[in-house]
Amino acid sequence: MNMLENLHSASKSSSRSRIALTIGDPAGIGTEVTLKALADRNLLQSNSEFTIFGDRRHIVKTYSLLIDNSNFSIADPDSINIVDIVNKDDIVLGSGDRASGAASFAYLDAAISGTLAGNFDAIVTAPIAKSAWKQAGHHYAGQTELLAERSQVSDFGMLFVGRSPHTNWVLRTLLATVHIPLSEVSKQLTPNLIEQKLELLRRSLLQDFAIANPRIAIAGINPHSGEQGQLGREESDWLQPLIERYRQQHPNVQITNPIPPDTMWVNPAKAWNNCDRIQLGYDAYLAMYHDQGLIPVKLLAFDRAVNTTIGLPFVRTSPDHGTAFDIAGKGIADPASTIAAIELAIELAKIRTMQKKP
Ligand SMILES: NC(=O)C1=CN([C@@H]2O[C@H](COP(=O)(O)OP(=O)(O)OC[C@H]3O[C@@H](n4cnc5c(N)ncnc54)[C@H](O)[C@@H]3O)[C@@H](O)[C@H]2O)C=CC1
Ligand SMILES: NCC(=O)COP(=O)(O)O
Repeated sequence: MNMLENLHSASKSSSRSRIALTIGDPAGIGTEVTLKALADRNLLQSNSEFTIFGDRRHIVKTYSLLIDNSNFSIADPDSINIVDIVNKDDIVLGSGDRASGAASFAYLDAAISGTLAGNFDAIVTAPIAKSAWKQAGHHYAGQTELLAERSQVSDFGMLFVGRSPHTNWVLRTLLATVHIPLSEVSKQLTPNLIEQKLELLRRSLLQDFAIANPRIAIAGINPHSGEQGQLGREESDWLQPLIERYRQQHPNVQITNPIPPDTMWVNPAKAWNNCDRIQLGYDAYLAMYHDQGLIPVKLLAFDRAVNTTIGLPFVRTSPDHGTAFDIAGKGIADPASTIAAIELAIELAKIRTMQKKP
């Protein structure tokens, strides 16, 4: 066993992880999936300490609403630590607004303060609505940017991680650009940005996932990766030269040329679905923009992918879905992605704890 494998096997040891969970937008399904996840047998046996950040009255009300109205087990709020952050205004279930935006911002802000103070090893965030934050006067692209600002880091990234239930293969997708209009994407995709994301990804693969010699697939920007300049020049002007420089600097990393973005996902789909095709999958995929990466992730793994922020001084994970206002309060929200987010947070937190030990 090498040093990294040792670390990962040690991460399965019995040290207790302290996990902060925010309920996200209280008008959405965040409270529901959190209470359902905390009734999951494997999580209950994980020797972790869970603390929910949210409005206690709202959490108890959601529990009462769901207890007779859901096929899933629900954790009783009386049995969970809750940091009670009282909502200032009434919440209307099913539509994010100024009140729900102010509330979800306050929960996350408090969880970050507690984590930066050393009280928690990881934060698992339920989804928020960016539009509701905006209505409440908080101009962040999303939770990721608030987490980064409060942690005083400028290099951070949004990585989606999902383990296939068919083959056990793990799909990891980093987004180079995230919550910006499509018309801004080509302006923000610069050599500096891609170098920064590749470095973040390399470090995360090594430190968080024990992959010392990773294979990374990188998507092109234009259709057919530019078709030799005929459909766009970014690939030939700077992306391909950047990749060649990167190979010289990091001989231990195998990185592809820019793969035409439509076909990039054919092999990961085979690795996801077929045990005989796992070797076709790469350790990670760098997608150039939100939907280039998240359409395939959600097609393959909507019920189990996890959004994790890399580059923070602590672990942060989140389910891959949003607030699902359309089904709030109906008892039908699937907690699988939240369970996966909590499991990944525990695993990553244990690895960090082991790394800090002398
Ligand atoms: N991590 C986060 O904080 C995220 C937040 N969002 C926010 O969520 C809001 C709504 O976004 P949408 O694009 O509508 O995506 P969404 O994921 O909330 O909903 C898309 C569809 O999937 C269904 N769905 C989502 N989660 C489900 C679950 N756990 N179980 C069963 N069905 C589920 C919904 O009912 C809806 O039909 C937006 O304001 C967006 O900003 C979106 C994605 C991630
Ligand atoms: N589409 C992913 C997403 O919206 C995650 O946003 P956040 O975690 O930054 O709030």
